[in-house]
Amino acid sequence: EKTKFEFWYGLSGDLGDRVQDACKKFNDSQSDFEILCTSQNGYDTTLQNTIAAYRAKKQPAITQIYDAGTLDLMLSKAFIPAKQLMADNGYKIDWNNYFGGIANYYATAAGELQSFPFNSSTAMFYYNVSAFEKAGIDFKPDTWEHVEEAARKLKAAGFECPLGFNFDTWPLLEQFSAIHNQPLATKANGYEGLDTEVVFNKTKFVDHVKFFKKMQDEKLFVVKTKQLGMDIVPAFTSQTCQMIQTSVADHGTVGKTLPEGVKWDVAMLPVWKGTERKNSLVGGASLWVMAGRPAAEYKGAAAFLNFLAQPDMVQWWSTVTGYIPVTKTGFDAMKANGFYDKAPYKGRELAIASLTYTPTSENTRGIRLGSFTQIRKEVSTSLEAIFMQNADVQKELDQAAERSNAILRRFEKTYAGQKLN
Ligand SMILES: O=P(O)(O)OC[C@H](O)CO
Repeated sequence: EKTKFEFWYGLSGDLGDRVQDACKKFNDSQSDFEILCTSQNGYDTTLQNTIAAYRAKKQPAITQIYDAGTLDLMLSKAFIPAKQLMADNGYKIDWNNYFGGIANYYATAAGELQSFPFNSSTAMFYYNVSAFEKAGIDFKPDTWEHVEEAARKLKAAGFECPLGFNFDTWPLLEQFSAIHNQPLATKANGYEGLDTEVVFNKTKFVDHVKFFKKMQDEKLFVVKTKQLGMDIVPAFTSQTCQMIQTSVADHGTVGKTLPEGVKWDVAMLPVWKGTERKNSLVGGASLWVMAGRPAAEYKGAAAFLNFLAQPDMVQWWSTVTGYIPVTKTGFDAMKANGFYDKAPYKGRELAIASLTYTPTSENTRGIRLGSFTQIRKEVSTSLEAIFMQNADVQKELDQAAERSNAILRRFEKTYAGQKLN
């Protein structure tokens, strides 16, 4: 009889289907285990459901937790560290095979990986090259000055939504801050202490939001959200909007969905002219093995995680999604195959170039804030007030910062005395 175990994941839509494919591949590859994979329809609900299930002793063996939930999981102690799981189950893993920048995000200060890197990403700037040509734009959207100029030309050429944006803080606030070398919070974005405070209301981010607001007032940048009927990725693939900032993870979906013959490309996120660009942040999610399951399930979990880390699986997963390969052997295999030489895959190498643009620093290592899901919500609520109700930018961001700091203080209290790493 096969040992069954559960895997909960947050991806949905096309990317969710690809997770199901990965599960099927594993189940077909062996006859000892059966992985049961269930989408929780969103990264934030996966985090919530996992924690609730753990309390009720109904947790899955493996769960997919996004970047923003990393510290919550780390401090919960509700998991089995990656290295321990593999050693306990007889697997020899070359931990150095994971890209350093990615692995560090999920490791303790001593470098011990807590979870398994799986779907790593960064944000990219997508643009419709055919529309650029029609509008007579002969430069790349590499700076925000160029993006503004491109937006004006697109508008003049009759395009209704030169740039579509939503209230996702990940590209707008988090990635923007990193590449512009701005802190999001004190104490190295939380890495150096739970007594961290957000500072996004005092950095270049404030002027950046003001710029977005001005562009929105001139109808050059247009809000596109699910609530309003269409989020930014469908807005781009339906050619409603000609520029968006979103995850490289959407690269596969965009390529499949845009009609044939439409030229498109990606660039690194733009910076303001004169900025010394820094590396962007690792996004996406990692796989955590939850504590408290029967030993037999851990054998299956280890087998599955080992299966995913094989170069051919890394290559397959990266190809069909857009996520960057998380291991050096996976990346080398793709390069050797000439994967990145072909359009539109050429653009995907830019994601790696963006992530490794400079060595990481306090402002670019990552974000290590507790309850970061709620903090993101506070910021998006303030962005919604700014862009939908014309609220004052500085005032809204100040209030969002105040509410975020209250969340951080509660988190600090919950984990008082616990070492961060
Ligand atoms: O869309 P993804 O999977 O690349 O994730 C983006 C962010 O990191 C989510 O927090």
